[in-house]
Amino acid sequence: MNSLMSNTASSNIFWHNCPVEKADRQKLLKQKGCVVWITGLSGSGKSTLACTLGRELHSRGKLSYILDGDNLRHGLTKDLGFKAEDRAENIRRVGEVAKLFADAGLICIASLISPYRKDRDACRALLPDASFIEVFMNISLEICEARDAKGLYKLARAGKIKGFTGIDDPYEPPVNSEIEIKEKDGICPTPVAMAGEVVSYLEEKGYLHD
Ligand SMILES: Nc1ncnc2c1ncn2[C@@H]1O[C@H](COP(=O)(O)OS(=O)(=O)O)[C@@H](OP(=O)(O)O)[C@H]1O
Ligand SMILES: Nc1ncnc2c1ncn2[C@@H]1O[C@H](COP(=O)(O)OP(=O)(O)O)[C@@H](O)[C@H]1O
Repeated sequence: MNSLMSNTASSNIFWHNCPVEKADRQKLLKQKGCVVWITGLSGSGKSTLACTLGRELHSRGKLSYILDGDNLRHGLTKDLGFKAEDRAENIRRVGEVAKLFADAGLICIASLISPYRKDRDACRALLPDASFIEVFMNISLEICEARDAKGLYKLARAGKIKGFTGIDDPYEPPVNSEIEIKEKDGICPTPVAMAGEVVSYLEEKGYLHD
């Protein structure tokens, strides 16, 4: 049955149901669709965790897909900059795409700074049950800045990039993340250890089985 949709900018649009549903796809893939949302400062290790986790899941025969903020800004979100409303629209769009991947039955790994709590919580609200798993990269600005893999902190400190997260733009840490990756005495867990923590969580919550 098709139903009339409301609450969008367009009117007279209908939702079409299809006979193959999420549960059928999950059975086929022998896993449960979910979103692993990795948030943290630039240089905190989001992409490193996303890639290591993706590889680990692949080696276990689990289908995942990475949505990386930096990469998506070359296409899906290339019209957006870094002011608060652009970041909000960036997170909204990626949240909607992540929701589709989860509905397809995949383990969708989203890796974006996503500095605003409200924007991340709006993505959480898009997902059913507890299938939005927030991973907070709680790595100090000092470590991120010392890494400065892309030289962006240096440019931000020199005033050549304005509104850089952590320097002259805010980052609101999660208050209730499902997973927190923390440094200990200035030492970060290895990429494999970080990915292991997420895999254990997914295993424990039943996402790696149908
Ligand atoms: N002003 C400013 N602030 C923060 N980051 C900046 C900025 N300008 C460019 N970059 C580069 O953009 C990457 C972050 O993109 P995101 O889409 O993840 O950002 S956000 O979630 O919309 O805040 C970020 O990548 P990561 O280092 O992987 O986080 C930077 O390479
Ligand atoms: N757990 C880690 N231990 C040591 N170095 C790391 C770790 N995670 C990331 N790095 C290094 O830090 C830099 C930034 O990592 P990256 O994954 O690109 O961060 P982000 O995506 O958050 O900007 C890279 O040079 C990466 O090799």
